[in-house]
Amino acid sequence: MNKTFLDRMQTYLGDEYEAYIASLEKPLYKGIRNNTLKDSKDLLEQTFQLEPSKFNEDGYSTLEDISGNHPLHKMGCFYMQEPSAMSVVQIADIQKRDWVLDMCAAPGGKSTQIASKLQHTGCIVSNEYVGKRATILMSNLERMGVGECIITNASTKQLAAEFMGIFDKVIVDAPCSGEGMMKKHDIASQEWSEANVLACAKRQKDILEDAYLCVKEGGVLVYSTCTYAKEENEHVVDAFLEAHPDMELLAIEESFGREGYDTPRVKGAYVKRIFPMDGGEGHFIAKLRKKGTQETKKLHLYKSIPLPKEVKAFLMDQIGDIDFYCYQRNNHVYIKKSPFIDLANIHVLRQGIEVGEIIKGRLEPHQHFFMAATLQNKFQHKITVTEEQLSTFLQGNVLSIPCERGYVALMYKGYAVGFGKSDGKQIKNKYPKGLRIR
Ligand SMILES: C[S@@+](CC[C@H](N)C(=O)[O-])C[C@H]1O[C@@H](n2cnc3c(N)ncnc32)[C@H](O)[C@@H]1O
Repeated sequence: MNKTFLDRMQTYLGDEYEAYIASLEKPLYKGIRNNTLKDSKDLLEQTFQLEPSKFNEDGYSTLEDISGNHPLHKMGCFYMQEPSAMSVVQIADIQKRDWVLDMCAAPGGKSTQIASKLQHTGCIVSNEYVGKRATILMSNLERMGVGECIITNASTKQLAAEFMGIFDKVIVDAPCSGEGMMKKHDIASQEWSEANVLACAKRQKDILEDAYLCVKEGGVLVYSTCTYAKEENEHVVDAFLEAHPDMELLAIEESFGREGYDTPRVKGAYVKRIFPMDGGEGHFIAKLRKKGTQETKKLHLYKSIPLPKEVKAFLMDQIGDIDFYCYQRNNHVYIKKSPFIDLANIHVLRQGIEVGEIIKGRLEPHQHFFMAATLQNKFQHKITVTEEQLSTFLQGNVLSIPCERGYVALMYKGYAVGFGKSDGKQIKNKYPKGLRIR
């Protein structure tokens, strides 16, 4: 195993070093988090062997190998998340109506958790810098039924220019050297290097500079990593506090985990560290508040367009509700209960619920519409399938079920999993190809 890495861990952990080494032989801690937007707590507890998580009130630890192909996962009833990773949003203490920026968001663990807390109020901007990962982020937010969300694929510099002084809460779950996620094999195979730790620390400091600008006066910045290196944790926060005396380090009032290490500007007792001996793979979290003033950029709203006639007819037929703000980009139509924000200068992947695409005067509905948590109780054309029919559907096959003609939501145990188009005798499968079980 990498000797330098292990020597550093020994210095950090002292008497507990042997316990850490023993943890490297054990499998990763596993957890799931209930999606409160879909209210599936009881169903999850009946279905899986779960222990309530100490890191988050909606989370559970489990020893089960739960598959991403499990129907409840496909329906967005839960998110699979390493237990200590659930602590970050818990510490951020998201309140309804908060405006929240999740700066480094893919694959979406924190964003879906933030959305769970906001309950369709306030605003969440969920950003991922790496394009391919941003697509995964969008897919996870869609599966979890999040609609009142802006998903961007931008650099942190672009975000700072667009959203100066806007947010109540900014979460920086920073790209890091990932020591908390390394098992014996990774440490042995030299994936770790001091040079990488320092390169990560430099990038983290740069990201925090941009994050700082996005926090409004009195707003909160939460910085987290899944690594143990002090250079990426306390030292990054120390340098940030030195550069920004108007930021105050807040004590974290949670009983899980343990305190961090003292530096000239960081009180170790104020930040949180989680080691495997504390029941999670490894996390560092610091919470800071902006005491000083902050210039605020004025956001402009899009003037809502009238619903295109195809969309209006579709919404009336499917949910009996046309009271939405509407936005159209190319032929794709999006709806929202709050106004759309004009973000012309950054790459927005999605804002609001994607209803579908208008093709030759017809609306081709989108999976997002049928997954959106706010619409689940409104579907007027739905069919409840058996476990066997669900399996057939998830594999992309036609369902031989007679029902009324037209688009129909496919429901299982009360939750939509997707949709199909019925000709009266059978339902043509509209489950997206990329999600199908092969
Ligand atoms: C620790 S992961 C985020 C995990 C996520 N918050 C979650 O809970 O699912 C860090 C993310 O930062 C992204 N990233 C990489 N380089 C970046 C940069 N220069 N600026 C911002 N984000 C970056 C990575 O692609 C990665 O998705």
